[in-house]
Parts: sequence; C-alpha cells; structure tokens
Amino acid sequence: MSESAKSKKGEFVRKDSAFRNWVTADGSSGFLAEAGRYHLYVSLGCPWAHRTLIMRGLKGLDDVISVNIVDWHRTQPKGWAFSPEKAGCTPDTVNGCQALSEIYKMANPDYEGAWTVPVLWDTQRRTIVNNESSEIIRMLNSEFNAFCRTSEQRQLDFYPEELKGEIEELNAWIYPNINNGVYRSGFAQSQAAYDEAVMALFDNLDKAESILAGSRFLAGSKMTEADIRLFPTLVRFDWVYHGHFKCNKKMLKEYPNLWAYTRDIYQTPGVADTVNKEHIRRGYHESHQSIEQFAITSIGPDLDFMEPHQRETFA
Ligand SMILES: N[C@@H](CCC(=O)N[C@@H](CS)C(=O)NCC(=O)O)C(=O)O
Repeated sequence: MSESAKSKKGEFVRKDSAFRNWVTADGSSGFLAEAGRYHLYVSLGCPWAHRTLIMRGLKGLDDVISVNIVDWHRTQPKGWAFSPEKAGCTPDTVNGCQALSEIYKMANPDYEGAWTVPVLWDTQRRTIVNNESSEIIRMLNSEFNAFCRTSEQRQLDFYPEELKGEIEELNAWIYPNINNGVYRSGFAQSQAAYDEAVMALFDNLDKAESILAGSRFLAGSKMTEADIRLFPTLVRFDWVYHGHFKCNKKMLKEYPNLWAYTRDIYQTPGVADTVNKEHIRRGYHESHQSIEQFAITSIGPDLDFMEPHQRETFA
C-alpha cells in the first residue's frame, strides 16, 4: 500500500505532491494558458483526480485540455498503467507510455516520489506542470477563461474573492477530516488509529449535514471549490468507503441533506459524466487488497433495537 503515504503508530499520513508549477493566463509563470497545450492523466477511481475532471467539465474545458484515463487497477510495483483494452480506459495518447511512472521519469529522471494521479502535463515543454489536484483546479477555474465553451462558463468562479476566506476554512476542515478521513479510517494499521479516525469522520459528516440543512452549498447559495472538493468523497461513500474502508457507522444516503446535496451536484451539467461506478468500485477493491491484513474490527452501523416494532398488530 504505497498510496503516497507512510504510517507511524498505525496512522495514515499522505505525502506532499512534488511538481508545483502554475499555468497562468499571461504566461508569466513560464506556462502560458493555451488551448490544446495541456493534458491531464487521471484515474476515474481517484477522488483527487476526480476534482480536476469536475472543474474541467463545469468550466467547459473538455475540448481545451485533453485527458487520458489509466487502468482502474493500480498494481505493485508498476503503479498506474495504461490498459486501453479495458472498458473506460485509454492509451497514453500524448507520450505513448505504458505506465504513469514513465511520464514522471520524463519530467525528472531523478524523481523518486510516488507516481500519483492527477498529473497536468505540458505537451510543449514536455514536462509535468503540477501533480497537486487542489492547485490544478485553481488553474482550471481562473486561468483558462479565454477558452471556456460558453460565456456563462467563463463567468463561473468557484473561488470568488469575497468567499476566499470561507472556502479556505472549509477546505482546511474538510480535507483532513472527511476527504482524507476516509483514507485514515481505511488505511489504519491499528485498531486505535482506526477508532480515532472513523469517529472523527462521522462527527464531521454530522457537522456537514447540519451546515447543509441551512444552505444549498457549503458556502451559501452558489457552488464553490469547497463543494467540488467534498463531492468526490461523498459520491464514493456508499460504493467503497462504507464497506471497503469500514466507514460503516452510517451510509451517506441516511443523511438527508448530504445525500440530496450529492445528487444536486451530480445532476449539475458536466458532473455525471465524470463519475464511473465500475472504475471507483473495482479501483478501490483491486488496488488496496492489502488492507484486510490488519484485521480491524469495523465500527458497524448504528442500530436501535428498541425502536417500536408494531408486530403485535398481527393477529
Ligand atoms: N496530493 C495529491 C494526492 C493524489 C493521490 O494520492 N492519488 C492517488 C490515487 S487516489 C495515487 O495516485 N496514488 C499512487 C501512489 O501513491 O503510488 C493530489 O491531491 O493531487
């Protein structure tokens, strides 16, 4: 289980991404925003890569930034590979590589970090611009406005000036407790680490549920980056986190507001096409088989055996 992480005391810790350059509208960073120049490598199972596909879809950049999709099954030690013969997977149409590791080596022959998705590749300078999803979505939100399909999509700003502070606060709360909280539960290597992570996860889902009881989106009436970052975790919850990652105190669909909110985002034009149930389910189950060895006892669902049964009304 590399998953770009090390464990101490059985806790799961995610490593930082290595490539941190920025594409800008004016090219001052050395990476000018241009149509057809940049390319995304993603896994449809990966929630971090999923953010980038959602932002690309919402901003109408499908024809501007091309995408390749890796095999849902990440094998060891090869990592992500291209398996165009499998449903929903593509070849590497830009570099003709067999595995994502080759793309990292092209960008930096000395690179020794994890070969993670998403990767934003520059076809002109033939290097990785950035492999940190939170930064890639910021670039797609603001730097490619000249190329959005419609003027409405050009106007869309998921990180508006007046909400920046609130969005940063939401991100700082949601990332460790929910986005990464499911991983901290699923990848825990001790019962104590799991117990702590799973309790915190559900406490924080309760908190999100109460925010969404009073507001359509996390930061008010408009969808923001914070929603785009929460949705990939929620859409995976009942398919994989509930069972495979043992986040099974409740199903997402038992939270009326979180479940309706997830459907609201799913039904937003451009989003449903980014959700692939088979890549998500098979990706987690086939890529993370080793987690079963830790024999963690799951929290189990909340059950109220004292709820009135009314069976006595039968004759
Ligand atoms: N910080 C990165 C994390 C990306 C990440 O961890 N991706 C996982 C897939 S969900 C991966 O590619 N792991 C491969 C590995 O760790 O070897 C981001 O948000 O972009």
